[in-house]
Amino acid sequence: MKTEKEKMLAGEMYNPADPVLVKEREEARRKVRIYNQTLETEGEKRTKLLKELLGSTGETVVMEPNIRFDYGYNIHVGENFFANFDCTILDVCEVRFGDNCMLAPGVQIYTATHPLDPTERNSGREYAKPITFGDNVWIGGSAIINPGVTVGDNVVIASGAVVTKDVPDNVVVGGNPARVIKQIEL
Ligand SMILES: CC(=O)SCCNC(=O)CCNC(=O)[C@H](O)C(C)(C)COP(=O)(O)OP(=O)(O)OC[C@H]1O[C@@H](n2cnc3c(N)ncnc32)[C@H](O)[C@@H]1OP(=O)(O)O
Repeated sequence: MKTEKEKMLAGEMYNPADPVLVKEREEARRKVRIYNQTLETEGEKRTKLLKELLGSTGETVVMEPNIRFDYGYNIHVGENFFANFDCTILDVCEVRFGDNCMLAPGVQIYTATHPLDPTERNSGREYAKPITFGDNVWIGGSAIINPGVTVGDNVVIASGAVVTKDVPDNVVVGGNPARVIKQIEL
């Protein structure tokens, strides 16, 4: 029989009150708190802590505090990753970034979701859907990326966008719900 963690990672309904998962979220919060208390002069310490927290990184990974994650280990970032202040990643399922991705302040990436049916939702069980970004993606300030979205290469997500559907390569998307604003000619 699958554990609650295995169900969670597979995108199936699972119980977030499972003791293993509660402990892992506590551990992530502890590490995130320590990270958020680092000084602006402690670049090396920040890199070391991020490499411990995240599932995988390239050599260069910079995130301005404050950061917020659920587990951390479900986040995989490619080479040359930068996130500006106050980004939140609810990594109940995997969140993958390619190389050269950049997040503006206040970006929110949510793999987590809940049943629409209130009886099911009130049971406390929930589920999540993975989110994937290609290479060379720039996400503008306060954009929200919804569960299950796949974003292509060379994409710009405008500030304040709510991305509810997959985004193809080489486009700027914006608005709520996000739509293609323009093509990027390469
Ligand atoms: C690490 C860091 O990133 S820190 C920096 C933080 N900065 C930001 O987050 C800024 C993000 N920038 C944006 O959102 C910009 O608007 C961009 C990059 C998406 C687009 O810029 P441009 O290519 O110059 O687009 P331009 O201003 O010509 O607008 C094109 C169309 O998109 C619309 N548009 C532009 N921005 C947005 C937006 N955020 N949401 C919705 N629509 C938008 C414009 O109104 C315009 O519409 P129209 O053709 O009907 O007139």
